[in-house]
Amino acid sequence: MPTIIDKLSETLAETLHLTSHKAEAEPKEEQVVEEYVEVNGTAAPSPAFEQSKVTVIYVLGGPGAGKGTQCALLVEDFGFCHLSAGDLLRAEQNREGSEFGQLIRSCIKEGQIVPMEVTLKLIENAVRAALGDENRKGAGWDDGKGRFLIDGFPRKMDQAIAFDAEVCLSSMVLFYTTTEDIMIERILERGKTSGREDDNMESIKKRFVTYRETTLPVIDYYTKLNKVASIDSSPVVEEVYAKTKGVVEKLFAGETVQNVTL
Ligand SMILES: Nc1ncnc2c1ncn2[C@@H]1O[C@H](COP(=O)(O)OP(=O)(O)OP(=O)(O)O)[C@@H](O)[C@H]1O
Ligand SMILES: O=c1ccn([C@@H]2O[C@H](COP(=O)(O)O)[C@@H](O)[C@H]2O)c(=O)[nH]1
Repeated sequence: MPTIIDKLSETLAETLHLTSHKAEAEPKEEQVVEEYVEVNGTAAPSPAFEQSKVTVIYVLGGPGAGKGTQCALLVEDFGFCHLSAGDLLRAEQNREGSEFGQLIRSCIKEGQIVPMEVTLKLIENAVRAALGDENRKGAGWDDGKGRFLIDGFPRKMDQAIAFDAEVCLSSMVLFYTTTEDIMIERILERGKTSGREDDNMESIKKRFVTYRETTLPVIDYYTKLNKVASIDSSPVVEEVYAKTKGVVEKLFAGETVQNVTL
């Protein structure tokens, strides 16, 4: 019997023009499979994209920590496709006819997490579109391969487990850390021109609560999986980027990913 989530996913598939296309099964990390079974009570499916072809790096950190800024630099050096979950949600919010527009707007303003089915499908669609884009060429994009920075996601455990199991097993997490005072200062400065409805003190406070209560457990989870590079993002952009670049170079050089604090 189909669950509510199945029905919602079906609706989403139509709404977001998603066609189901699952890749051949490939070995997945045992922990991911175990977590999936525990949460869903069903066997983990095959992910839509194989980790051997598609490199996924999650980019996490508090609001305004500097994730997007570092992603833009990584795109230039490594040819990543940068997918910001927040940007995808804002685009969906503004898409004419979207049935999720109101829900997304209110979640963003309140600093809440949009139900994961919505975000997961938006990201999966964007990954599929990038992989099918013939104009994307260069290192890491031949022969059905691709490399992605998923910025600001997963922010909640259900997203982490579902994305790793159903979409693509992530390779590592870039985790940017700094103080709340610095994050507030950066967001308020950005808010002068960003036009974002959540770049104000009231929303910031709510975003911090969600970050502490809901997103930090995701970092703990990936730390247990030994996949997290924690980088202090307090210094100037160039200094933060030098560390970031070093970590990503190691990943592409085939070095085993391990927790590291820089
Ligand atoms: N290392 C840095 N030093 C000073 N300012 C920075 C630094 N990194 C980013 N900024 C500035 O801080 C603001 C927030 O940065 P950015 O948008 O990259 O953060 P973010 O983590 O992606 O934020 P959010 O999660 O809210 O989308 C931007 O205006 C950016 O220019
Ligand atoms: O996976 C996600 C990512 C983001 N959101 C919502 O969007 C805002 C803004 O995100 P930024 O990364 O800061 O652009 C965030 O506060 C959430 O409300 C989400 O629901 N799920």
